[in-house]
Amino acid sequence: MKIALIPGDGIGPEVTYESRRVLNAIGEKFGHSFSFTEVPAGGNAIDSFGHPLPQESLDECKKSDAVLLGAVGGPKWDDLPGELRPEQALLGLRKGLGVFANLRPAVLFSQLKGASALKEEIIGDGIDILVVRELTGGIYFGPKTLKEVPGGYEATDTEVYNTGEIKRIARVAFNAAMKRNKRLCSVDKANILESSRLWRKVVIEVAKEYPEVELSHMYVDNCAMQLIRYPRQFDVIVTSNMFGDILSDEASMLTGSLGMLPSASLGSSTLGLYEPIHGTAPDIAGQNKANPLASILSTAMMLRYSFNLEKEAQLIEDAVRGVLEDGYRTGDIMETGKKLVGTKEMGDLVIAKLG
Ligand SMILES: NC(=O)c1ccc[n+]([C@@H]2O[C@H](COP(=O)([O-])OP(=O)(O)OC[C@H]3O[C@@H](n4cnc5c(N)ncnc54)[C@H](O)[C@@H]3O)[C@@H](O)[C@H]2O)c1
Ligand SMILES: CC(C)[C@H](C(=O)O)[C@@H](O)C(=O)O
Ligand SMILES: [Mg+2]
Repeated sequence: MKIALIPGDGIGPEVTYESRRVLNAIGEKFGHSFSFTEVPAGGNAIDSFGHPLPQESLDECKKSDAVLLGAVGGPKWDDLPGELRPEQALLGLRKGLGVFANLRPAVLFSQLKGASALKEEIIGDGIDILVVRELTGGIYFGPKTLKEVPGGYEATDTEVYNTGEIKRIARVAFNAAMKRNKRLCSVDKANILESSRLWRKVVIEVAKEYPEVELSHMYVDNCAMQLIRYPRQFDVIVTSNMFGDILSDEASMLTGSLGMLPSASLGSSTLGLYEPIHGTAPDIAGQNKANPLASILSTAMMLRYSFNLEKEAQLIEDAVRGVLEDGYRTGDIMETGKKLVGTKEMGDLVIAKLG
């Protein structure tokens, strides 16, 4: 199995290093051979090649069975023009690989109840929400303008969705709901946005194919509030690119930390892009402080969705649970009485738990 590895910038290389070790350990244990090709993308690619996503990098990813990405970006490249920023690498990859469905599971490990931003009585017996974020459309990819006007400049970004794009992401979400608790909440801003009104109409249409799924609709501002007030009401959330970006960062804090949330970006083939939802964390980069669990849990998603290795995926998730059960924590999920470890040590502990 051929994996394109994009370490990226900031803490990206630190967390993907641990993930690669975890995959190698799984490979050894089960007799799978994972080969890794390091691919430059992001700020480091700008420095070396003058472009955030050199064509060769995209080609190498397309030739692979899966892509594992750390994170890209950082203050060093913040003043570059939009199309040359490191983040463009991500957009280029997502679009180039056609991975339109981004699964972001916000699952609270019971061992981390105390690290959640919510009170115990709100958490109840746990949080398990799947955010299905549309990833290759919407305002991220719609036409943009920047022009001089009297008194300064005027800039626009455009939210664009068509029926086909909404249908295919809705189906991913309904199918996911069918395998879970059969409840789907579609989040939009249909009281204001024309694109959201189309979104809602199409989702209602697709719902006819899934009579067993209970469909609800919620405005995004209310959803941001409901995630904190009563998160257990949610099973699967489906939403646009921009709303999904924001709501998933919010949902991560219910699980203890942004450093805990993995993601899988899928399209119509088994080639997927796997990455933590967090960024390059410039404030802690290079200090062995980053939580590698979001990246490690992304490898479990890779095994599940691209390689159909469910047992191996579960072993990784169980190993993470086991390490948390033993009381080990990186700084972002640290609580009194627990044992503080760094990125590398956390990687070692997970590998040891794999047995
Ligand atoms: N997928 C990606 O590549 C991606 C995602 C988000 C942001 N970014 C980029 O990352 C840069 C920094 O962005 P930001 O600061 O807004 O978001 P960020 O996610 O990098 O960090 C936000 C906060 O969360 C903390 N954090 C994030 N991941 C952590 C981890 N694994 N362990 C412990 N703490 C962690 C950081 O220390 C920081 O305090 C920007 O250039 C941004 O564009 C990239
Ligand atoms: C860095 C940025 C392009 C990216 C996004 O907005 O999709 C990030 O925030 C994410 O959540 O993966
Ligand atoms: Mg984000």
